[in-house]
Amino acid sequence: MQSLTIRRPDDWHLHLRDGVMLRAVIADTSRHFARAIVMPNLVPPVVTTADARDYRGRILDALPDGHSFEPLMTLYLTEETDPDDVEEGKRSGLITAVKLYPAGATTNSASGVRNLEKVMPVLERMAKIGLPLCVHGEVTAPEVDIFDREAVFIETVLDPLRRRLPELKVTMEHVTTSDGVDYIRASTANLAGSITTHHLIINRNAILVGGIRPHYYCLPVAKRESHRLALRAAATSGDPRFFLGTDSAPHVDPAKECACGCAGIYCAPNTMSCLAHVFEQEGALDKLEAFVSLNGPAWYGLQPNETRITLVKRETPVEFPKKIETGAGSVTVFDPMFPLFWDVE
Ligand SMILES: NC(=O)N[C@@H](CC(=O)O)C(=O)O
Ligand SMILES: [Zn+2]
Ligand SMILES: [Zn+2]
Repeated sequence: MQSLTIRRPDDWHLHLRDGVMLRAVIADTSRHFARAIVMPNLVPPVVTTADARDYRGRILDALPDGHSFEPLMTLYLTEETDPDDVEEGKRSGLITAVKLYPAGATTNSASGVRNLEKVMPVLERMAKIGLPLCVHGEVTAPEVDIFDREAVFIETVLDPLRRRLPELKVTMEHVTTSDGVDYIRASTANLAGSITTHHLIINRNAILVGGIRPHYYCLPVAKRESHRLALRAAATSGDPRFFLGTDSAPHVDPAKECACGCAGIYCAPNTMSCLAHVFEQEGALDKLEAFVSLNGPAWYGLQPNETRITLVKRETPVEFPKKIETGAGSVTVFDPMFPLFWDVE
């Protein structure tokens, strides 16, 4: 039997939600992952250091007995964010990054940034104190095609911002295009990117061919095949600027299976199995540890985990539940559309 032992992975982009949903989903991450950057797009969002401290407490309360897991907290950047509060969050060790959502770009982004000029004092402070900015890199202008939103964001928002403030560390989250991969590869400093599990597996056909499939709809939306291949090449290259951010984003089924379904794919339960499959297909199992366990901590200035996990390749497919039950309703688990043989021991 084939097996692979690697340092315990971390998830550098995760939605844990709150309340009954938090309690239902957290174990699917803490079972395999030691740490995760927790997204602040709750309703209302996690805006201040005090909000993040409270939310961290609720996450730790929800953790099953025997699981050790460290939530790395983020602040939701708004046009009212106070640079002093951000600095205090970083100094106290509570805050790992600040998250920029362009207003209207994705789920719960209504309180996001409309005018970047208004948040420049916060960004300047972050550059000074070495606190990374995580960005949902899509423009929202209605005239921009949804499949071009990432490329246009790079050209019209991200690149000008990085030229203006080159000392700011920026994580381009959930990169979905070859434009994003190329932009990161061309950078010389202070830029890295996370890649989700599902964007390595699906292209936009998964959402639209043979019927509309809401469980493959997320933002940024999956792109054409050439982009998926570029993401695979980046993830499996060992390049330290690319690491895993699952963007596991649970929504109850009725909120996705309707006339205006929410964006988000719940991939936490089978992420490690999916990734081992992808890396094996690419002949790059030896690069899996860099992608899931080494590159992320190096970028965020943390030590890699000391403990390890072992992946084993079974003779027969590993079964994952199709849905999980939560106190708020069922949540469909990401279906990679191929059998999974890799399992975490
Ligand atoms: N990725 C998604 O499609 N949805 C995320 C928000 C996000 O990460 O953009 C969510 O919170 O549901
Ligand atoms: Zn996002
Ligand atoms: Zn997300």
